[in-house]
Amino acid sequence: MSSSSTTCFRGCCSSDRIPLAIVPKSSLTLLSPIASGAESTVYQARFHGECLVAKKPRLQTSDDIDRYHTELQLLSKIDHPNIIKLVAAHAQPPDYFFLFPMYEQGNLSQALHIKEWSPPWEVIAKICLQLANALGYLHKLGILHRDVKPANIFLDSEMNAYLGDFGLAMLEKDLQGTNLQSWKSTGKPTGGFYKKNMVGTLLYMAPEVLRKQVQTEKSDVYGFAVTINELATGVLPYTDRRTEAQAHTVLEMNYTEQQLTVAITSGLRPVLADAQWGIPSSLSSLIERCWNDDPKLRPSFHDILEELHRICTDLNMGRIRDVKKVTHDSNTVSANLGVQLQNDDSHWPRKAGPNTKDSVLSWGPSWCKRSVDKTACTPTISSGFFAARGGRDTMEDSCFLLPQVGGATNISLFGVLDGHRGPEAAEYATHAIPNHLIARADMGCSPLEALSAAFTDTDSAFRHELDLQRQRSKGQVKNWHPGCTAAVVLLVNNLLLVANAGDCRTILCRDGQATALSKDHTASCCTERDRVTSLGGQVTWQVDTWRVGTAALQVTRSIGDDDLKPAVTAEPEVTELILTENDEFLIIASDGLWDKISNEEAVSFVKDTVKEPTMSSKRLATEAVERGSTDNITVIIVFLKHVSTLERVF
Ligand SMILES: Nc1ncnc2c1ncn2[C@@H]1O[C@H](COP(=O)(O)OP(=O)(O)OP(=O)(O)O)[C@@H](O)[C@H]1O
Ligand SMILES: [Mn+2]
Ligand SMILES: [Mn+2]
Repeated sequence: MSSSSTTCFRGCCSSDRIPLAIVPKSSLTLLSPIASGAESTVYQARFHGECLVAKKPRLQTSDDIDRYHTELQLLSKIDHPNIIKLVAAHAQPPDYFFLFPMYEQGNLSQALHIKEWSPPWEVIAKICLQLANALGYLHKLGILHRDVKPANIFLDSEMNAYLGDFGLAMLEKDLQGTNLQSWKSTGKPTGGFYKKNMVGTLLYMAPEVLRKQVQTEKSDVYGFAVTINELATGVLPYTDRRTEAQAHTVLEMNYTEQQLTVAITSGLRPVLADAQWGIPSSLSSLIERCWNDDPKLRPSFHDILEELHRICTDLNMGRIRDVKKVTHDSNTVSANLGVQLQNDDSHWPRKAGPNTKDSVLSWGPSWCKRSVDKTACTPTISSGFFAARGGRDTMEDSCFLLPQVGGATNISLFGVLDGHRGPEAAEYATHAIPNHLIARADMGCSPLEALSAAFTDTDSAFRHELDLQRQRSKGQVKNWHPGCTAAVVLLVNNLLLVANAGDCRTILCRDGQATALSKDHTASCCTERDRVTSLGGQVTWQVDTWRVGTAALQVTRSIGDDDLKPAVTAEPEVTELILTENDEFLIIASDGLWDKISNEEAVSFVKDTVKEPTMSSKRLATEAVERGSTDNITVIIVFLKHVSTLERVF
């Protein structure tokens, strides 16, 4: 290093390790910004040829400059393997910087919610230990971090954790000296909460902080608990809760701070990471103790570390079984709204359609080649669903989500099936449609041909299966003609195909607007009515609407319904389009949703909700239930671009 000073410009910060002024200034080059928030802009930077990160705080008042110097004093004192390392600083008006190493994997929040990183239990345990070590070290120095949250934890290429952002950190003794009354009125030092849109910090703030009582090291323990719980579940705090009215407003994100504050101070906590997420009960109980409402009852980091070591030893000795991580389901949280998740005890054979086991790897590449257009934008897909039994006694909807069909990364297939006269056709088609599609692709069909044929193949195979079952029952089963409607989306690179038979519906959010990609096939549609009658079907006005045959079916296309063939055809209508940059997400849903929510409303609900496909799906389904939908409801949402669950929350 060419030149360095060990004291800052004012003389209040000093270090024998770290240069506190950058001389000459030309040794530092700021490159592109990587983050910009209320408090600072963070740049990629070059310093003496090294790739670093420069944090340039926004300093507007002399208080801000004092804060910068406090942060610098603390950072130059800290030296710990799991705390962000200050490489150099510059504190001479008008330029104030911190220089840090670049942590390649960014922050933990991005890793969890943007990259959807789902670490195995050993990695979770490692990060817990690293953070507990870092915080234990700070507390020994008498430093409170006061902003422990995933966005302030940085990850290197090996997913080691580093605690960063000392923007709110203080010596505990200085904090105690603060006149309580003065910071009650100015809102400081609770920091972010009082700034606009700083809900993010609120989620990790201890109840005593929200009550504006004095903060202790136990407030960091609380933030640590919420953070590692989020790490273990992958779920952003409170967004998954639907039973609490407060959580509901989190999703709407309009006036949440006040209500969430009240809820947290009255005991609301995020959904605990437990066995369902593969977390040993000893760790779950540690998290619970760490977010106890009473700071005195929370363990110190000394105790936390002991406990974590015990848990890790138990794990290594095989005393805790490494439970397989399961994706979280929403059964428990939906119960109070009368929403029931679709259960999986199917009455119909799981294995349906041709055996495609050996063929999946051969077919993908040929399609990919066919429809790749190098200039076009390829979607980045994230998908989720929510299924609700609604007011019905049985669940006859079914769905499938195959973001990478048979391991082909550029091919995705999603389908919603709405059964009638029994769940059998929908259950059968869930497996049969993908299998027939793959089989057709293997035969050399184009995506469009294969998709369309998947419907008709499934229909013939299902009706054949029905015949066999009827024969086996030796005439005991009569009048058994189950059927289902189906909406299926196939994505091959940037080619989007939507096949529909019946009254499920698929819409696309393009340029921010709802665009219908399918037409409802019901007897109220006169072209459909004409088609049915021309094929010998009977359409009559019954009770309140047009219906087909003695079965009084409202839909005019379906899989199954063998008593109504060929008039009620399984042949889908297929919409084909090339995705553009302006395409944001798809909604595929059964009519239980569309009976209560218009296409435009659905799009705007998704826009206003946390951008997480399962959450967004739940939001829509729950809204339909609240509006009195009595039908089964299934919603699949497919985001076509990189989304962050954070973008609406923070
Ligand atoms: N050393 C680093 N390596 C990689 N990314 C970094 C580094 N420092 C900061 N970042 C990125 O910049 C973001 C903001 O940094 P930091 O939290 O220090 O700033 P801040 O303005 O105080 O943020 P906040 O709004 O959370 O208070 C981080 O969340 C991280 O994504
Ligand atoms: Mn930060
Ligand atoms: Mn900060």
